[in-house]
Amino acid sequence: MRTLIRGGTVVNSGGPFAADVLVDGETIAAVAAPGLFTDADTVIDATGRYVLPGGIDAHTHMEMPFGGTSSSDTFATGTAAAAWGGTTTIIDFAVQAKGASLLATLDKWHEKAGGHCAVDYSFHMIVSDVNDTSLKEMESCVAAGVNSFKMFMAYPGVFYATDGEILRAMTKARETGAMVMMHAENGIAIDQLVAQALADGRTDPVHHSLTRPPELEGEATHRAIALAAVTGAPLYIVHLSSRHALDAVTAARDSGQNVFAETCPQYLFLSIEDMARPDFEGAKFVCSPPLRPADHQLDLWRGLRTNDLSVVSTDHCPFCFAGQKELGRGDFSRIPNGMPGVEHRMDLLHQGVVRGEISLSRWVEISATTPARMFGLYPRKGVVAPGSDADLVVYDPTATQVLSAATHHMNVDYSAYEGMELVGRVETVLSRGSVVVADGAFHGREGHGRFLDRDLCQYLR
Ligand SMILES: NC(=O)NCCC(=O)O
Ligand SMILES: [Zn+2]
Ligand SMILES: [Zn+2]
Repeated sequence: MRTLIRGGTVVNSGGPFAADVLVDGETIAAVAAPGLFTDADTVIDATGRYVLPGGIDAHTHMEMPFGGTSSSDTFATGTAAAAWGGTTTIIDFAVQAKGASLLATLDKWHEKAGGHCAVDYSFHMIVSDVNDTSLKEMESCVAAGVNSFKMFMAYPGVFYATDGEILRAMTKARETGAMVMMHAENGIAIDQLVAQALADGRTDPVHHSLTRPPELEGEATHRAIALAAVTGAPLYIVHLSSRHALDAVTAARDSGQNVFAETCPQYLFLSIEDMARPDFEGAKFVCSPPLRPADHQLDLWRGLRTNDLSVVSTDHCPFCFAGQKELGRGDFSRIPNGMPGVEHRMDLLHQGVVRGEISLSRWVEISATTPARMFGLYPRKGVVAPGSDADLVVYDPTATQVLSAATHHMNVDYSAYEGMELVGRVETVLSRGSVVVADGAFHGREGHGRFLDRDLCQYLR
């Protein structure tokens, strides 16, 4: 089965160029001068459109147990929503419970996701119990293609790891070539601020942000970087939200340390003002790290331009307003942490192109190419090139759309971007050569997505 995508502008991280793309089966057979190929079973007209490598969202949480409930997208619904938004690979997190083995955890996540995903997927591992067994098991995880381990400096009593535990895990990561991903917030200090706020009767959602000040993200980021320097381990800071944390990452990178960071669309487009919305609506925006005053956004866009922020992932972790976010009425600390977003990452970042914050090629780089390289998927993913998987997005840069819960495909009863008008729209999506979205309809299949056994980070070779 040969598909020809004709007449478009291919956008890779190296820049845009006019080319036709020939797909044969699951892979890209050729990227050639316009008009060179005429023979194919199907032709997709991409005139006036971009042809992009499928997006890679390196940070999602489908059906994740958290805060006494579970995130509302399953692997089936969440990966279908990802496809709608031009994301053809997700990397989700297997979550080690205290006392559980890493390998049993990995098996459990394979059971949850296997046969259900509409697009390709892989896993990182959350290490919440550092002990001799789990440290040894990190080696087996790496051998099984799961070579990135998330740790938490936040959430004491749940996922939190002490500096000593982090040091031990980083040492193992350095030995195995694995990457430590860090949730960098000072959870011990935050818990005190939360207790004080609740004791004072400050219970509204906005206090979630006020009790997690950016200084405590900056401090934890700096500490994580120091631990990584001492152990020689590479470090990837997840969901970076503030200039305080960005300054620490920038200084480390300027000194030559292998420190990388991602931010998320919510930190680029939303702010603490949203958390202060009346009638408990602010609960919709509760995530950690929290939304910041809007002036941090300019620094984050700058970080994306300078490559101090290398990746944009969503941290998609949806909880319905009804019945889930509402668990925290009268006590913001009980609001499940997380926001929906897997469907809108490519479109939201395209607004950065429209506004002149980032270039067209940088858009592709931060949303597909760098995540592929960072997490050992390149050049299978993240580039429009012969031999790569035919994960392709035909993107109309001039169409407009309005985001809304009434029209999105994520399994959650609100949109964090309700009413936001966007320029640009995903038109057609191919996952390994199969059309999964076209003509405003979903043509994908639960179970089409395959598990991706990943190489080590390709920035460290
Ligand atoms: N970010 C968030 O609030 N929820 C998901 C879990 C995490 O990434 O820390
Ligand atoms: Zn986190
Ligand atoms: Zn997360």
